[in-house]
Amino acid sequence: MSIKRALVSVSDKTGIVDFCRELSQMGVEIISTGGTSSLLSKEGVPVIGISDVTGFPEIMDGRVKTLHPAVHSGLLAVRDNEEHTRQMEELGLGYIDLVVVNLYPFQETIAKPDVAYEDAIENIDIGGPTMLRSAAKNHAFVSVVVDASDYSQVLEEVRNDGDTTLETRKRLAAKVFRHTAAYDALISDYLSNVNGDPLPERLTVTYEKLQDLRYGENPHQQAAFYRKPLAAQDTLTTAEQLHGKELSYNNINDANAALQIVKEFEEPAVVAVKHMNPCGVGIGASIYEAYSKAYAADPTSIFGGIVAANRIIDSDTAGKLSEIFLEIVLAPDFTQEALDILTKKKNIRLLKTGELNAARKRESQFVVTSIDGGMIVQQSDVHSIEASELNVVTDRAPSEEELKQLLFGWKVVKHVKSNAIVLAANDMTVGVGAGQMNRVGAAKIAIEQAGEQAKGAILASDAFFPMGDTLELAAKAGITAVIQPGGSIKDEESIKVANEYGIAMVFTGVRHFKH
Ligand SMILES: NC(=O)c1ncn([C@@H]2O[C@H](COP(=O)(O)O)[C@@H](O)[C@H]2O)c1NC=O
Repeated sequence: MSIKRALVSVSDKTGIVDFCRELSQMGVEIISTGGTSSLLSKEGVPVIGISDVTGFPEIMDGRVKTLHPAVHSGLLAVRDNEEHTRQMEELGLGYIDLVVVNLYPFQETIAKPDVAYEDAIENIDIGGPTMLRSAAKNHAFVSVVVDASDYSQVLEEVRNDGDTTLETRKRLAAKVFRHTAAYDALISDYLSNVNGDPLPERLTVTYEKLQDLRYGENPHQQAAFYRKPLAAQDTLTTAEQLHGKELSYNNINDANAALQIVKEFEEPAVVAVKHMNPCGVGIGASIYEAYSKAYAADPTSIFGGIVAANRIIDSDTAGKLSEIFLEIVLAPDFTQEALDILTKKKNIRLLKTGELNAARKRESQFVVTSIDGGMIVQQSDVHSIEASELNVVTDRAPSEEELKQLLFGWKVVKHVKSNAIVLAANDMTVGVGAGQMNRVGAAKIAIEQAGEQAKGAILASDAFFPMGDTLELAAKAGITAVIQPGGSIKDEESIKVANEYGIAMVFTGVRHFKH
């Protein structure tokens, strides 16, 4: 077989003129629709209008142009089926051997901040996917191209053999069904959200591959990195790597965790993460001060860690960052001097996120956790609390300084694996107890890590105290103020201990479990 007739109808016209010109020079007849056909004619590529094939005008603003038996029989006819060929002849229909179609830009349309519903609907392509599907189904005979990056391979094969190979057609067909499935997933997601039904009876999600990863959490696990089609601009999926080796699976997980925490803060803040938990968080008047605190919080654990900052890294901060081994530094940007300092280190990875939007933290999105045989979906935990929403439950109310530290600790503990306890003082964490099976165990770890710094520190707990023992331990370590959700049947036990020791305790009424 050889390709004799092609149908070309593309919204994204990148590369289409050169592709069609070469096909035409090889003797392929080009049929095309409105805008595509105008462009090809203008560029001097011989083209037959679709209406000449269908005998029907393009109508309804292009809603109906290729949706015609003359097109679909030409695409779907099984070439070695006598009945099909007889019908083609009887009805005077012609075969179409190659389809080149890319669809109305639905994704680009709904990505616009104030997209009108009507505009979104108008950008749902109907004729395009229909041709793609017909051609892809009949890949035994028909070639189908949905992606401009495949033009060169198709040209090469046609140049060599007059047709693509079956292997290529199979690959192109599979790509088409992935493409149309993703296209429809995006439409259904958009409409479900517009209808206020973000968790419908059938969830169709689509992701595009950013890169293959060398391996997963461990070297024997295969892995890849995917992005949502409409990912926000200040996420790891949109960050630009300025220096260093390729990111690993664990790097991506940790860097994502660091980014989520640092986005909690409006003021200059730095977060150091190890194995998904913050080991040091600091805020300050400058990013240098914030990093100095995040470092001092736990100089042992930060080694080999992931550091995220919410301000541009300057040369002073870069100098201090370069004193130890760090896997990754993420920041909105780096000054040239900072880059000169940090890029001297071969093993550090530098990621530029662009401006971090602290306000975005309030926009909840759905997050997915895989379980064996399925997945669970929930809104992301974007809750944040104001001082006025806190309920003072002890005789003593927190001082202004304690209140500041309590709110700081609460922002951090939200991101620590449960059971989580965070101790904070002077705008930095001084102890983090993460992922323990009992709350008092988490408190013990945090207090032990803080050492002398526990005296005068505040304590934040991601969930209520089931009994008074944690408060007892905190009081003995010199903690002066506590923030926790409240709601235990034994709250009174904790309040009593707090009052005995003059501790100020506030309830948030909100829990921040994280698993
Ligand atoms: N309705 C139809 O019959 C139809 N046939 C092709 N299209 C789309 O029209 C676009 C190309 O249009 P033009 O060649 O006029 O620029 C392509 O994205 C193609 O997928 C159609 N439009 C949408 O449904």
